[in-house]
Amino acid sequence: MYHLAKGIYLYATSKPEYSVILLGLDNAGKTTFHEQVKSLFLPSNPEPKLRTVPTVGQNVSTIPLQDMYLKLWDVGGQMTLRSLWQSYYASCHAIVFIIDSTDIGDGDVENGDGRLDECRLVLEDVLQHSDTEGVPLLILANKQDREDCVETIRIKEGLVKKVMEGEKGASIRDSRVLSMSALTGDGVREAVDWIRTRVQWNKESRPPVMR
Ligand SMILES: Nc1nc2c(ncn2[C@@H]2O[C@H](COP(=O)(O)OP(=O)(O)OP(=O)(O)O)[C@@H](O)[C@H]2O)c(=O)[nH]1
Ligand SMILES: [Mg+2]
Repeated sequence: MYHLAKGIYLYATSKPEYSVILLGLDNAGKTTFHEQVKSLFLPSNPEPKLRTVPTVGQNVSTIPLQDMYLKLWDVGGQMTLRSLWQSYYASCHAIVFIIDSTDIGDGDVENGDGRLDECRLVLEDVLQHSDTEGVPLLILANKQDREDCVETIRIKEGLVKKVMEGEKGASIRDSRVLSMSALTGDGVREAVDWIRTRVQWNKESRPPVMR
């Protein structure tokens, strides 16, 4: 009887937890985005710490939403740290790939200025890994508050579409490109909304952990 009651209690009080990994080149804005999500969704609404330092290791937080927990993994994007990313792939439910829209030339892979080629290669590498197959992918065109940014539509057409439709973007997955300014917070709520719905849609393939 005790076990039954405990089971019912746990069922009634637990929520699914989905893991989300934040990827992208160093300086893209992953930690700034993470800070804004915490500020918006943690019950204590902490002030976002917008003076970030390059991440070495990881920042982790559990964000309580109405019907789920999102566990965010904010990892370092420096070249030497990227080999660590793959250890998160098998257990993540969504990937957020953040792009610095001011550091990718004109946004078209045909031209490959700035860090665009580096960004393309890194994104292709993520998509090609067998452990990321079918995982929903949200691409955030960040730093849209800056005058020198490339427009989101250009990033979508010139980079993302070409990667997804190229031979290295092969597997079928849910994906979306959204505009953001992690610094001002514009687009952060929309990003979380997208993740929330997509991890639920994909839960047969990648079931959540109950907490
Ligand atoms: N103007 C502007 N600056 C931003 C924005 N997002 C981040 N930054 C700035 O970009 C720099 C890098 O931001 P981080 O969030 O630390 O970048 P990161 O992706 O976590 O970098 P790593 O930890 O090294 O991988 C900081 O100076 C941020 O203030 C944005 O939306 N607009
Ligand atoms: Mg960081």
